[in-house]
Amino acid sequence: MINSSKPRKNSTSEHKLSELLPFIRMFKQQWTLISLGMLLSMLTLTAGIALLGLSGWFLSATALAGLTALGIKQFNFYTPAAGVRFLAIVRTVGRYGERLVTHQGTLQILTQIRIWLWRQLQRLSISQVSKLRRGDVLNRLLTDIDTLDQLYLRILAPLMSYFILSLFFSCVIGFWDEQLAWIIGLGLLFIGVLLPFVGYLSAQRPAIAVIEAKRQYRIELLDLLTNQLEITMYAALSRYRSKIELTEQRLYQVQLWLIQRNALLQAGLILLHGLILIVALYFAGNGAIAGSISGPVFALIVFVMMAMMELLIPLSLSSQQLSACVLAASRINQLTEQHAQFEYGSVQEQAITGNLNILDGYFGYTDEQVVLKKLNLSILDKQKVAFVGHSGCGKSTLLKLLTRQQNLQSGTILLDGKPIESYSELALSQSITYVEQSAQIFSASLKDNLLIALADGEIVSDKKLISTLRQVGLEKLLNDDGLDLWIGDGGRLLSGGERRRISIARALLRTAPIVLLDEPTEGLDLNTEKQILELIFDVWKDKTVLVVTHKTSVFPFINEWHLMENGRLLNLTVAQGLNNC
Ligand SMILES: Nc1ncnc2c1ncn2[C@@H]1O[C@H](COP(=O)(O)OP(=O)(O)OP(=O)(O)O)[C@@H](O)[C@H]1O
Repeated sequence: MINSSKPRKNSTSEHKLSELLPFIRMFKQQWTLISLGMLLSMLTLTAGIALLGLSGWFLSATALAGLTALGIKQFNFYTPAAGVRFLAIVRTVGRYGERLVTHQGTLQILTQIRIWLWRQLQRLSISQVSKLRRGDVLNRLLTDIDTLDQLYLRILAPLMSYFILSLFFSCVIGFWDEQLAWIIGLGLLFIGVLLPFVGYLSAQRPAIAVIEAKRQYRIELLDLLTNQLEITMYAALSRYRSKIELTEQRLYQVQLWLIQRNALLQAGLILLHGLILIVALYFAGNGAIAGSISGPVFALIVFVMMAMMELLIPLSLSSQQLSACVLAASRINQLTEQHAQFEYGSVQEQAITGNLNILDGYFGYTDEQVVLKKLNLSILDKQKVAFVGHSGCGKSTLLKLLTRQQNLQSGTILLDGKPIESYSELALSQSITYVEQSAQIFSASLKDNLLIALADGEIVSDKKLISTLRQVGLEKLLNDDGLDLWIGDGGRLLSGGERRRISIARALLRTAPIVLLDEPTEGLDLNTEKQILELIFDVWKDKTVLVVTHKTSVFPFINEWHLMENGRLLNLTVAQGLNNC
């Protein structure tokens, strides 16, 4: 019955390499920068390896030439020396260019992933998003996406460079000795295949533990910062601090675990590489004895083999990053694979009248917790309707259904005679104004906090904004910086009553034919409450107004009372309505 789409479980066993595919596909859009980066990276590495190889050859050749007087005269020192200088310059310039290009490409990919994830989040309903913890969304948008930058920079690019360069250098060696080229080529291929695999498996648990510990740390820290007042009031600061310290220790331990695994992997790698080097030395030595390889070429091959380590060390680190990337990708995929709980319709025009009907409405947050059962309601245009009932009976839920923050599980809601599902998101928002129980204040100027209520492209003069603020009794906020006053985080703090009046001022700026008010005068003193009620019911005399309330002060303005009880609505007389407030 309940249609919430559950995210898949976050178990380690479910994290597969295939999680990375959607992100690898995104690289296509930056293929120019990525290909250029790869080319530059290979050029730099080739220059580095060739530099060492040529230096080895040069030193040996010079030493051999020095053995005879004729040799020293005939030996050409200039070309190899110029080659060494040239390769050193290529290596430096190439590294600079590669960093510039690959980082530019990676940053663009990350931006692309963030925009894509943001769009995916927008598809989800408010209730789906509100199930995610704030710290968790932040983690996915920041840390997880940042982790994915390793995928190209530290995994795919070095791995591809390694295979291409191994092939290239094996071919170069094959020029002198085919058998040796096969041995070296196969040895390097073996390491190239084995290393990412072993690295991935060996680091899987610690890398995932590091990400989880970081995630936990961020969530706990954010909880501490945002709920500091309550935590201090209840003298729970030391408890919270020790909890965070424990998480910190855990983070330290798992980071150590990961580093130890990496050290082991690198030791194994150096050992394996050394073994291949010894085998290569043996065969190259045989070649030198047989005369197929000259002494300097022997030195060149040994130096090239040693320089291949330059490719392997970053690869060992990156192979361990693979698990972190897979986990980050799977956490992002968990979000993006969630089906939107519902779609909006195609009706683009806002409702003209404020007629509302609910037929046999049924809704529960879970199968066990049914809030509305067979609810029927018919409200005519321009009526002023109050909903009363004990706390938790479902009054706010009814307003959430009318604004499609939730969807009925069965039954129909008609707005202006059309099913509410048929309206587009914009048309629905232009048809209904909703003042929720807790007013949200953005970290922005007073003006921006009011303008949020307007549709895109709608314009309201500053004069109108100022007069609206005056109407709700907030003129004193205009004293210092006028409409530019910064409110919310880092700005002027507002009292509960002021926040509520800001949300009413926003609602007054709107033209929608229906207004939903959830406890609109909560936190206001009797005088202000009276003034606000007189104001809003005067301004909205031609609109349909639905008020959820516990207050008798709304009595003079209401012409229909409904009591919510056991998931149903009962029509009340005025006297009964007052008794139930
Ligand atoms: N997002 C949610 N998920 C699960 N249960 C919820 C959710 N929102 C509300 N509830 C539960 O649904 C029931 C109805 O809540 P609702 O907020 O509609 O009550 P209310 O009548 O407006 O209460 P009050 O007068 O205290 O504001 C409550 O038991 C509440 O705990």
